[in-house]
Amino acid sequence: MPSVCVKVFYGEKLIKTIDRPVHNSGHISHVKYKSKLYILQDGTFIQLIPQEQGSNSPQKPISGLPAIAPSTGPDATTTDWDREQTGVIRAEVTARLLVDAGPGTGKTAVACARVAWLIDHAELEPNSIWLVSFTQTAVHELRSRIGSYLTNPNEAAGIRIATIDAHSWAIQSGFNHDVTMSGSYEDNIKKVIELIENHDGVFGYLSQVKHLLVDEAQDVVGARVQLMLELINALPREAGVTVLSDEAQGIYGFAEDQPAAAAANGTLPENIRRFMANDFTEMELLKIYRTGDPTLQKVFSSGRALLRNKTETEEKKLQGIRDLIQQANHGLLDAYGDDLKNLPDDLGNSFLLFRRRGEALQASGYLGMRPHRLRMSGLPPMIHAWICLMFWNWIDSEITESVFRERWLQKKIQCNVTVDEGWSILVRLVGESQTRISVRKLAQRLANGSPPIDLCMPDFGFEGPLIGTIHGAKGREADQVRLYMPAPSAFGQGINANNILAEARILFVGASRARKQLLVSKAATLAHPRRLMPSGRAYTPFPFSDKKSLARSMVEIGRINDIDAPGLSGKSFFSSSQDVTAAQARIAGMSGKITAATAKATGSEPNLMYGIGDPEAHDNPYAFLSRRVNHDMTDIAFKVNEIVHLNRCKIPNEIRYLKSFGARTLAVAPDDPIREMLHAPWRDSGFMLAPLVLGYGMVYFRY
Ligand SMILES: Nc1ncnc2c1ncn2[C@@H]1O[C@H](COP(=O)(O)OP(=O)(O)OP(=O)(O)O)[C@@H](O)[C@H]1O
Repeated sequence: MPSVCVKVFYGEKLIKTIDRPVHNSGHISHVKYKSKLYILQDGTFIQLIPQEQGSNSPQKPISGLPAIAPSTGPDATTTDWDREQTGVIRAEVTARLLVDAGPGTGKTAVACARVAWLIDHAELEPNSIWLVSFTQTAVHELRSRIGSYLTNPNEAAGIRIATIDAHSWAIQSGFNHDVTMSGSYEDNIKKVIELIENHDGVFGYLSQVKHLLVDEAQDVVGARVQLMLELINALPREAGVTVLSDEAQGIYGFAEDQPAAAAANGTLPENIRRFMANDFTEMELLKIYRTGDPTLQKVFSSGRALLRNKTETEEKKLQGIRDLIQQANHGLLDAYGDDLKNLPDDLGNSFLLFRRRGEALQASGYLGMRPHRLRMSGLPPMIHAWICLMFWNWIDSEITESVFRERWLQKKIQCNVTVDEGWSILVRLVGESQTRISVRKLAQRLANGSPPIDLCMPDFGFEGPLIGTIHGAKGREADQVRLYMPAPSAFGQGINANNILAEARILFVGASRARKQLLVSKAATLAHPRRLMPSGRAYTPFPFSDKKSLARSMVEIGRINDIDAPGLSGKSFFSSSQDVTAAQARIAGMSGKITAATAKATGSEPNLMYGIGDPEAHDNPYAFLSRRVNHDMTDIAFKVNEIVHLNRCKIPNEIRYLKSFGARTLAVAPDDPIREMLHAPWRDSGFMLAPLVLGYGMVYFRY
C-alpha cells in the first residue's frame, strides 16, 4: 500500500506531520488517523474539525468538561522535559515502567504528558487509557492537566481516570447487575477480583485497555494491591503499564488515622518488584522542579535520603525530618491560635496543613466566616447543586436533550458548567443515546459512595487558603505552606506512636508541598482528638473547667452521613411537602457562600432531633442532623463523664458554631427503601439539596 506524508490540521493549526498508508475507495483517497478514516484533501492534508463545527464531526467533544485551564506547566511535546522525564513520556507504547522518584520531580506531570503522548503520537484512543489515581480530587486535576498537554484538549474527556474504588465500581456495575456496593470495601474489592478472574465479559472489557497508569502507587496497599496485580495480569500482553511512586511519601490510608497495618503485605511497587520484576523496567526522575529554593530543595532531597536509609532507626528519622523542616523554615509563625486569628489577607495560594482532621476543623472554626476552603477525608461527596435543581421534581426515568435544555432555561441554572457541558457529561455517564439519558441511572450512580468526579466540587468552599490535613494535600503543591506540626509530646498520645516512620513520612509529605515558602508552627497542644468507633468522628474532651461543673467536648459535625435524605425531606422531620419546599429554597439560597449555622435540639430523647438553622433567627430548621449524630453524642457524653465524673451524660441542647459552605446534591438510589420515608416529589425523584455543614465547636452535656 503506498504511503504519503500527511499534514494534520486542527482548525487553522498544523498539529503534526505523519506518514500514513493511503486507502483508496473509488477515486477517493483516505488515510487512517486515530482509528478513523479521513479524506485526504488536496492529496496531502487532513482536517480535524474543531469543536464548534458540525455536531457529527469526529472531533466533537464527547464530554463537556468544565473549562480546561490553558497550559501553564511545560507542554507535553516540547523539549522542556529532561532526559529522564522524556524517557518515561516517550517510552514504547507497550513498555511496563516502574518509576520511583522524589517529591516535585514531575511524576504527576510526566504521567499526564505520557497520556497525552500516547494519544497524540502513539494514537491510542483516549478511552483505551486507564489512569488510576488515589483521590477523587486528584482525578479532577489530572484530567485538566492532561487536557492542557493535548493537541485537542477535548480528548481528555474520554480517558478513564478514576480512583481504584471507582474503577472497581464500574467493573462491578457493568457485569454484576444486582451490585450494591453495600459490603465493606474489602468485600467489594474481592468481588471485583472474582469477576476479573472468572467472568469472560470482564476479560473482554479489559482487553480493550491499551495502557494503564497508576499515580501515587506507594499508597496502594492491602486489598487494593491484589486488585491492581490482578488487573495488570488480565491486561493483554501488548498493553503498556506505567506505575509512578515515591517510597518516601508512603502514607498509605485515605484517612489520616488509617492503621499502618493495612500495609503489612507491602505497597504496590513492592509487590510488582516481588511478583512481576521481569516484566517491569525501573526508572528514576532526578531533578526537582517544584521549587528553586535551596533550603526547600534540601528538605526534599535530604529528607528522602533519610527516609529511605535502611540503617537509621525510626526515631532518628522522625527527629531528622523535624530538624530539616525547622532549618528550612522561612519564618516561624505565631502560636497556632494567634497565627490563625491574624492571618494575612493574600493567602489565596496557600495550604494550611495539619496532621489531624480535628485540628484542621478547629482551624476552620478560628477563621469564622472568612473565605477559605477545606479538604480532608470523611467529608461527603460534593455533587454539584445543578443536578438537584434540574431533577428534584422530575419523576420519569429518562429525559430527552430538548426537554433538558428547556428546563435548564426555565430553572435559570447558574453554575460553572454550560448547558452543553452539563448534557454531554450526563450522556457520557448515563446516556441511553446521544439525545436521551437515564435519570434513574443517574440517581443510582450518584447515590453510591464514589460519584463521578466530573459532577463533584473539589473542595468545601470556593476561595481563599486551603485548610486541610496533610493527607488531603498529597500530590498537590502551593506557593506557601503553613505547616502546623504536632508537638513531639503528641506522639505518645494517639498519633501513630507505634509507627514513627509513618509520622516522619507524613511530615515530609506536608513540607514538600511548598513551592516557595515553608512556614512552621505548632498545632494546638491541648487538643487530643480521638476516633470514635465505628464512625470515625473526631472529638476533643475538655477535662478541665474553671467552675468544675462543665462536662464538655469539641465534636466534629459534617461527616458523610451526618445529614441524610430523611433530614432533608423526610416525613418524620417535615410535616408537609410545602415545608420541604421552603427548606430546600433556603438551602438553594445559601449556594456559593459561607453562612453561620446552629443545630438546636427539639423533642426529648430518644426522639430528640437536631434542626439546623440560622443562629440568630427563630424560624424553622432547613435540615436535620441524622440519628448517627445523636448516637455518637451519647457515646461521647459517656466518655467525657468517665473523665469528669459529673453525671452529665445527656446530649447537648445545642450544637453551635457550625458553618455552611454552600449546597450540594444528595441522591437516593431508586430501590433504596429510604425513599418511602420521604415526601413527594423527592420520594420519586431521589434528588434533594443538602447544606455543606461543618463544625468543630464546643458542646455541653446535660444531666
Ligand atoms: N520539565 C519540567 N519543567 C518545568 N516544570 C516542571 C517540569 N517537570 C515538572 N514540572 C513542574 O514541577 C512541579 C512538580 O511536579 P509534579 O507535581 O508532577 O511532581 P511529583 O513528582 O508528582 O510531586 P509529588 O510526588 O510531591 O506529588 C509541577 O508544578 C510541574 O508542572
